Amino acid sequence: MSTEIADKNRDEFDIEILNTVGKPFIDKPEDIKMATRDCDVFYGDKQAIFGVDLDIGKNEIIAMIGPSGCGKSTYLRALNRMNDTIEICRVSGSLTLDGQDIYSKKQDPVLLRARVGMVFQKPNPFPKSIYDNVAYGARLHGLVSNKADLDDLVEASLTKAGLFKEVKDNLQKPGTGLSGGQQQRLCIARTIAVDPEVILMDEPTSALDPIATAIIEELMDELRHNYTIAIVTHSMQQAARISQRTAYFHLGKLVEVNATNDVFTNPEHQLTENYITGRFG
Ligand SMILES: Nc1ncnc2c1ncn2[C@@H]1O[C@H](COP(=O)(O)OP(=O)(O)OP(=O)(O)O)[C@@H](O)[C@H]1O
Repeated sequence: MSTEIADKNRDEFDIEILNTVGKPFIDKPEDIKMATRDCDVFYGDKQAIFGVDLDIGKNEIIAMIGPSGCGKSTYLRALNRMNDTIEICRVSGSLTLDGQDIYSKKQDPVLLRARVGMVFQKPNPFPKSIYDNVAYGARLHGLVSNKADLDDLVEASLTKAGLFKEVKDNLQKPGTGLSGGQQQRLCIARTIAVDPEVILMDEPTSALDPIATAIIEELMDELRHNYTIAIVTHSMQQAARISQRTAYFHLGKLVEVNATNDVFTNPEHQLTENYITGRFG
């Protein structure tokens, strides 16, 4: 980013008073899966997310884009309390799943993460067999009572993740022996196996080659019919290909939320336009 453009943006937009433009809210309450209101996230004294108001719809893929460090991952992790694992991190505001407060004292974070699963940037299979990777969550949560049901669940999850055909004869081999793209699909199968309602994806294809990326993108399009997906991506092309809505973040603020096509062809906020036209970020 040139200093000239940085200064221009600073003059034009007082980030302190920036209000979200576009359509962060969903009209029909019954179409809302998750919602945040006035969501702030702090790391110690440093505020990383400022007052984010956003609805995430059922069966939609919403993409979160923005320059490095703008808080996309921090916001995503707030949605399944992954930030709880960071000691200095504090989340405030209202964050709900099906209208229920996910930060309520009554909410068990482990059970929440089964309902709101997460796929990370780097595929992270456990050092276990392919079978045991997928079976892990089901065993942990006692989802099946016998081996035959577990076998069925493992097969169904691998099938939904588009991996079963490739691994069906090697289920006892280590998950870590698969290719990067296969490992990421294994992680998706592991997430699906506990029957989540929402899948959070934090740059799930950034470590993959274009072919593996295309396979995961196709898979996401299929998964959308059964799950709600929120994805952080650095690739604007990817956001444009796979998502129905796009949220643009800048310096911890949610600047714009609109239908993906509108964000990329007719952005409402100048900051969004600057980003998508490559003027900064
Ligand atoms: N564990 C942490 N401890 C302290 N500060 C953190 C931590 N994680 C993130 N931050 C800070 O919070 C801000 C937002 O970071 P975050 O990783 O959410 O941004 P991002 O938009 O996802 O960035 P990137 O695109 O580079 O992954 C940054 O200033 C970052 O330095």
